[in-house]
Amino acid sequence: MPPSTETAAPAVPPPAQTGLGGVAMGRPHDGRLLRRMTRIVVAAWTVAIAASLYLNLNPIYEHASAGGIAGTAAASHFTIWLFGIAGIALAVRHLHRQLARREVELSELELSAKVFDDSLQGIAITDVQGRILRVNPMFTGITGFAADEVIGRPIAILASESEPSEGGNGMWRQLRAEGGWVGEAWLQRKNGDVFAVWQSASAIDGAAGEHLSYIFMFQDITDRKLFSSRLEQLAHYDPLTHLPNRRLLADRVGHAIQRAGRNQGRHALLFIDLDRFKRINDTVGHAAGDQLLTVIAGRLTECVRASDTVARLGGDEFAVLLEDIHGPGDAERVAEKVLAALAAPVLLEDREWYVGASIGIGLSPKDGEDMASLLKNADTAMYRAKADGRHCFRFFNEDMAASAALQVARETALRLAIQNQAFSLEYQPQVELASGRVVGVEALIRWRQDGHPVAPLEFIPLAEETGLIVAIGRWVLATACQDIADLRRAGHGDLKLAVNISAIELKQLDFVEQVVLALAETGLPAASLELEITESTMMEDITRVASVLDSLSAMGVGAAIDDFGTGYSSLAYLKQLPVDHLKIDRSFVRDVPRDMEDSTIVRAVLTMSRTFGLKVVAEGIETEEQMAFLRESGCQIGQGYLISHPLPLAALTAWLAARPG
Ligand SMILES: Nc1nc2c(ncn2[C@@H]2O[C@H](COP(=O)(O)O[C@H]3[C@@H](O)[C@H](n4cnc5c(=O)[nH]c(N)nc54)O[C@@H]3COP(=O)(O)O)[C@@H](O)[C@H]2O)c(=O)[nH]1
Repeated sequence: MPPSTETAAPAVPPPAQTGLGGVAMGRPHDGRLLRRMTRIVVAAWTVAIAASLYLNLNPIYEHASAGGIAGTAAASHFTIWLFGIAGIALAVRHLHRQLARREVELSELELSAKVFDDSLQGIAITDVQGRILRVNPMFTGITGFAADEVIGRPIAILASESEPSEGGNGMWRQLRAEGGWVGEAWLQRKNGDVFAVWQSASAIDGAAGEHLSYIFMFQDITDRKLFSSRLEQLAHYDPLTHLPNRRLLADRVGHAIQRAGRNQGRHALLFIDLDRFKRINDTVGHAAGDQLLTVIAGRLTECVRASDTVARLGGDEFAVLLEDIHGPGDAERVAEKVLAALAAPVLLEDREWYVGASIGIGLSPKDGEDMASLLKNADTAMYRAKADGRHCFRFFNEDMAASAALQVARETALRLAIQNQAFSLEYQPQVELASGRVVGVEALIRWRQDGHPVAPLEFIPLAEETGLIVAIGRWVLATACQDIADLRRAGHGDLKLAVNISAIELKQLDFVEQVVLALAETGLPAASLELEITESTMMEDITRVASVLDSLSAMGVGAAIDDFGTGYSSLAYLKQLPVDHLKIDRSFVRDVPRDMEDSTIVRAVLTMSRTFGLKVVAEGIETEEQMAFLRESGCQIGQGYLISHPLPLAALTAWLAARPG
């Protein structure tokens, strides 16, 4: 819209010639045309009568008549009359054509006026100084200004004070130089509301090409603009934290790398994964989890410069793009700042929660020259940070890439192993220390990859990470229940079975159902099955674990706390769970009775367990000394290489058969 500094100028004729607005409608030319036709008819007859009189009075006529040429004179007389009438006919025809042309012109004027009045666009006609001459009804509809409130005032009264327009003085320059301008502008309504328009301005030219006036036509596009900005927001920003999303981050990384190529610049991408977020989410619920993510987003933003990008990749994963850094030291400083910011507690539901984060750092161009490779490498480094104890940061290096590649190959092999049923089970006997009687066996999975055994401690964590543990666990449970049910039927009627269960398996909604199914299909009595759950799994979500174990306990299925002593949890806390056995971790058994401290711990655990009515299983017994110490200290059950290594089913059958009693 025009600036309000336009000065007065000579009056310009109103644009009636354009046929736009304000043109007096009706038939202004009809009377004039009739008068003109009458004048022509009167003139033609006057000429004819005058000619006739002239011929009758003329001496040539008389001479011709006397000379016998009266017939010729009469013919001339007739010819003159004929011409008079023909002249009149021609005049009438000409006037008729004129009338028809006028008719067409008038229809066009009417049409233009109708278009002006009914247009869905606001239209204002101004003089060359920008003073409003006419406006249409839609102008009033959009701006709120009635015609008499704006006529004679500069069109700049519509210009928005708060929103800069694309046009302004530039629009006037172009309009005057080229006779037209099209673009977006922000205008202001009479009530002060600012709105966006798509506007065209064009000049109306006089005969010599000079500008007589200008027409401004505009359309309110505020809703469309709001809609597209909402779409833009949805496409590029995370709806919860309002941080840029993965897509926008990719754009920014792309641009940064492009610029870096030209300027030899360096950038860093920090991949941030919150530690323990899931536990908080599961404990206090998703609404509180969302609140926590919003707090974290705010803290991350405070750790970086305005020119850097903090993005949420999804879930509890964030990324920070640091542009134009001087070297790895800059990234290190930001990572330390982030760790410090995230170490502070977050207050949720009147309780303080600690999250922490694991950070992987990728440097561009060294670790990737596009978003995909830079993010992948930062992600790999983040996993190393997690593996190294969490709440720390690691820079990506090529060794990590090699071990990540190995991990991928392992994962593929693990999937194939499930498909090809390449796992087997071994059973390690558990005996009553006082009597030496075999009370049960623990099922332990085995996997040979290309003929080489892979230790469970190597592939079980990978199976847990990838979720493959669910399928593997189902196979273990079904196979072990079948094997032990068969052994019981073959004469070892008292034999019990212990099966290791991962946290991921316990979280499956149909876990209880799967246990019931395995028992039903194999005929193993519920009371013969015991699930070994590690102390850390129990602590991870004690409410959920309690609910699952309660359901199973109601059917008679037992539970044991595995690796006890490694999770620093209180036995009193764990006793809230329906647990029957406690397995002292073999790291405590290894050095008894020589190590005083371990011996004291083992004795204390045994005393406490008695108080809570729990039976204790000591694992990893390798020597007679250890066995004697445990027996004397009151440990009821033992398991270890001294008694037997884990055995395949056939070997176990033979071992059981060879055992006295
Ligand atoms: N979710 C599942 N986890 C499983 C399953 N099978 C095994 N596992 C987990 O892997 C851990 C390691 O198992 P493994 O390598 O088989 O080791 C077991 C025994 O071989 C070993 N053991 C037994 N006696 C001794 C001993 O005297 N000395 C010694 N150095 N090691 C010994 O201990 C492991 C059994 O430990 P635990 O389960 O704590 O009783 C294993 O710990 C499971 O967590 C599976 O099917 N599902």
